[in-house]
Amino acid sequence: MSAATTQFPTATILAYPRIGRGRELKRALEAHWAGRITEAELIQAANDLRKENLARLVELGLNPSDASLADAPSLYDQVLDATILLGAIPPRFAGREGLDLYFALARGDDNVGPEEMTKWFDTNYHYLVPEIGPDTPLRFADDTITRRFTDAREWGYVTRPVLVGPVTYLALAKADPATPDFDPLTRIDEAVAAYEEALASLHAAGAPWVQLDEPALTSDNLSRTRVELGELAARVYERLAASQNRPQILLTTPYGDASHAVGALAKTGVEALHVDTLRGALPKGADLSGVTLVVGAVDGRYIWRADLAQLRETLKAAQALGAAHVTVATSNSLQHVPHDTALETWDDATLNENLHAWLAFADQKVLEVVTLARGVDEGWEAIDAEVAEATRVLEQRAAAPGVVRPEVRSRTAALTDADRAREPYLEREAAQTERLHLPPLPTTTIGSFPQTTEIRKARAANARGELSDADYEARMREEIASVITLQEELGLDMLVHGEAERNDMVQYFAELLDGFAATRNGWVQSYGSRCTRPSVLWGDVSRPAPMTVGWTSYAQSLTDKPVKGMLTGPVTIIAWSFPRNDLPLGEIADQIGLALRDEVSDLEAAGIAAIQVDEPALRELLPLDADRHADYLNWSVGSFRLATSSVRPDTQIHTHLCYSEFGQIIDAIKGLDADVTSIEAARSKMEVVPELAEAGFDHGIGPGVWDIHAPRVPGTEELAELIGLAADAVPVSRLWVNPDCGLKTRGYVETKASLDNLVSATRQVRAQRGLES
Ligand code: MET
Ligand SMILES: [Zn+2]
Repeated sequence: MSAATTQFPTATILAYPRIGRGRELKRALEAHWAGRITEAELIQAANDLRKENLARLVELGLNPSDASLADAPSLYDQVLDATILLGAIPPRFAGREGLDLYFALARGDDNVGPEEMTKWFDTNYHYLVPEIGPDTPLRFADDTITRRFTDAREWGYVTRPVLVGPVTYLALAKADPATPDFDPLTRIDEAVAAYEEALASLHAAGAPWVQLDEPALTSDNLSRTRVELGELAARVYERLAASQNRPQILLTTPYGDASHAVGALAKTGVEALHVDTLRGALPKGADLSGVTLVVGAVDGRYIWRADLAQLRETLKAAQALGAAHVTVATSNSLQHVPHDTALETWDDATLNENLHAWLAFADQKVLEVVTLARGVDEGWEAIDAEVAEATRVLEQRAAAPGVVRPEVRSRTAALTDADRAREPYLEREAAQTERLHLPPLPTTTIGSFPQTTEIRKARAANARGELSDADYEARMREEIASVITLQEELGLDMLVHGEAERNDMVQYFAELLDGFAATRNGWVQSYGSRCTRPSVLWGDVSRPAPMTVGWTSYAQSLTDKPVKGMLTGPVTIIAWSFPRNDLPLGEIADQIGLALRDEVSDLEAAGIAAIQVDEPALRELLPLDADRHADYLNWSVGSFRLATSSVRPDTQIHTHLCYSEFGQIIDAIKGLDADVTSIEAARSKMEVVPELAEAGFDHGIGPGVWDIHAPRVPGTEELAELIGLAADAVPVSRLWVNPDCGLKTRGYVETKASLDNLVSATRQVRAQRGLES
C-alpha cells in the first residue's frame, strides 16, 4: 500500500443522487437514445452534471480534497458499471463495444435482449443482474473508474471512487443461462484478482481512498446467508488488503445489519469499516483498534429530518467501542432520496411550512452529516444549538394536526382477528361460480391498458388548469368506454376499466387519501433514466371519499361481463411512498388497510362482483434479516386481509404479484387467502405453477402467459403451450389466463395482437381438453 496514508474524513456520504436536480442525466440519456444528441454530447452532459454535483457537495460542507467526496457517477447503474469494469459480458453481446455495449446490456438493441433487472436489496431501485458462467470473462477490463478520478482531480477535487465490492457483485449475479446450475460465487478468486488490478490502477493515479460497497453482507435473501457471506468477505478482504499497490479501503455494509461480520473484517487489514446503524446495529465485542469506524448514522433511505440528539448518542456509543477513529456518514447511498427540499412547494399552506421543516432530502442530509461530524471533531457542545433545533422540530411534528388522529387510532385499536377472516374458500368458490358464470380457463388482464400520449396530455392539461375537471372526466370516460369495447371485441371474460385515470398505481391513491403529500420535484431513480416521485406519507391515513367507485361502476354499466374493481394494496402503497418513521409499518399498513376496506365495501355495494387488490411489492419489502421475516409476513398479510375480508362469499377477491421468486414468501401468498392470484410466470415458462401447487397453494391462479415487459407479440401456439403447461400442474377449474402484468407501458398495436392471440390460445386449449362451456 501507499506510504502516504491519510486519515479517513470525519464527514462523508456513501453516494449522492446521480440523476440531477433537474433530472439532467435522464434528459441527456433519452436525447441520446432518441438520436438527438451524440455520444460526445452525452458524455459532456454527464460530466457537467458531475461537476455540478461535486461543487454542490463542497458548498454543503464536504471537503474537496481529502476523499470526502464519494464519487459514483454511473450513466445507468452501478452494478452494470462493475460488469463493464470486470469485462463480464455475456456471449450474446459479442461484437459490441463502448457505449453501444453499455446500453445494449442495459436496454437491449435490435438484435439482443438486455440483462435482467431486479430490485436492489429492499429498495425500489433496479439493478442489472450480472450473468456469470464458468467461462464468463472476469478481469480488469475497463479503467473508466480511474479516468473519472483523474478528471475530477483536474477539476480540483480529490474524490473517493465507489465500486460494488466483489462479494456483493457475485452474490447478486445469476448463472449464465447456458449453465443454469452454476454458482457465480465460485468465481470469487478471479473476481478478487480483477479488483486488485482495479485498485492498483486507482493507486497509480493517486487515489488515497476507494470505497467498496458490500451490502450483500446484510442480506439473508440471497443464495447464501449474511453470516456465510461475511465469512467469505473476511477472506476476500484479507487478500485485497494484502495487495501491494492500492488505495486505502473503506468497506461499506449498507441497508441492514452486518454487525456479525465486523469483528472478522476489522482484522483483514482494511483501513475503514462502515456500518448501517439505522437498519443494523453497532458491533459488540469486536476489536476495532486497527480501523476507522464509519458510522452510518444519517438515514439514506427515507426523507425525515434526523433526530440529532439520538444520533449523537449513537455516535457516543460508537466512540466507546475502541476504534482507532470514529467518523460520520449516511446509512447508505443517497440515490434513494430526492435532491433538495428547497425545490418543493406544497399546496396546503400549513403543510408547506411544516413539511419543509420535517423533511431532509439529500442536500439536507449532507448538512446533517456535516453537523454531526463537527460534534465529533470539536466536541458535542459545538452542535448544541443544532441538536436543540432538531429536537424542537420533532416535537412540533409529533403534535401537528393530522399526524395523530384519534378517530383513526381508535379504529385500528379495535381490530380483532375476525376483521381479517372470510368464509372458507370452498364455500366462496361455490358462491362465486354461481354468480359469475365464467367459462373454464377464464381470460382477464391485470388492470391497466396502454397509457397513451393523449391520456397523459389530458392529465397534464388538467393539472395546469387548461382542461376543466369536467372535460378531463369526460375524456377519461371515453377512454374507459373504448377499453371496454375493445375487451368485448377481443372476447375476454373478466374485464377491467383500464386505469386511464391513474398517473401511477400508488400516487393515484396517495392523492386521494388523507395523510399523504405529493412532491413536485421529489424524483428518485428507479432504473436507468426512469424516475419515480414517491409520495410522503406523513400522517394518519384515512379515506375522505370513495376513490374508484365512480370509474368502475361506469365501466360496469357498459357491459354484461363482470368488471374487476382495481385497488393497490397496503404493502405496495408503503413500499412505493416515503412512509413516516414514527409509527411501526404494520400500524401504517392497517390504517391503509381500513381505508381500502371501506373502498372494497363501496365497490361491492355498487354491484362489482370481483375486486383485485394488487401487492406487487410484497416480496420487495421482505426484511433482509431472516429474524425479521415472520413479523413482516404477519403484518403484511394481515393488512391485505383487513382490506379484503369485509365482502360477501360471492364477491371474488383477486390479487396480483409481479415476480416469480416465491421461495421465501409462499406461506404469505397462501395467507393472503385471495380467491384468485395472478403472478409473473411467462419468463420462467410456468415453472412457478407446479412449485406453488407443491407448496399447497390451492386457490385460483392466473400465471402470466404473456411477458409484457417486451414489445414482442407472443404467438398463439406459444401461448397455448404455456397454458397447457399450467393446466397440467393445477386443476383447470382454478386456472385463469392473463398477461404477466398491467399493459400501461405497452402500445395498442401489440396489446391488441397479443390479447387476440391469448384469447385464441385459450379457446384452443379449452377445445383440446374438452372444456368448452
Ligand atoms: N393493476 C396494475 C396494472 O395493471 C398492476 C401493476 S403491478 C406493477 O398496471
Ligand atoms: Zn404487475
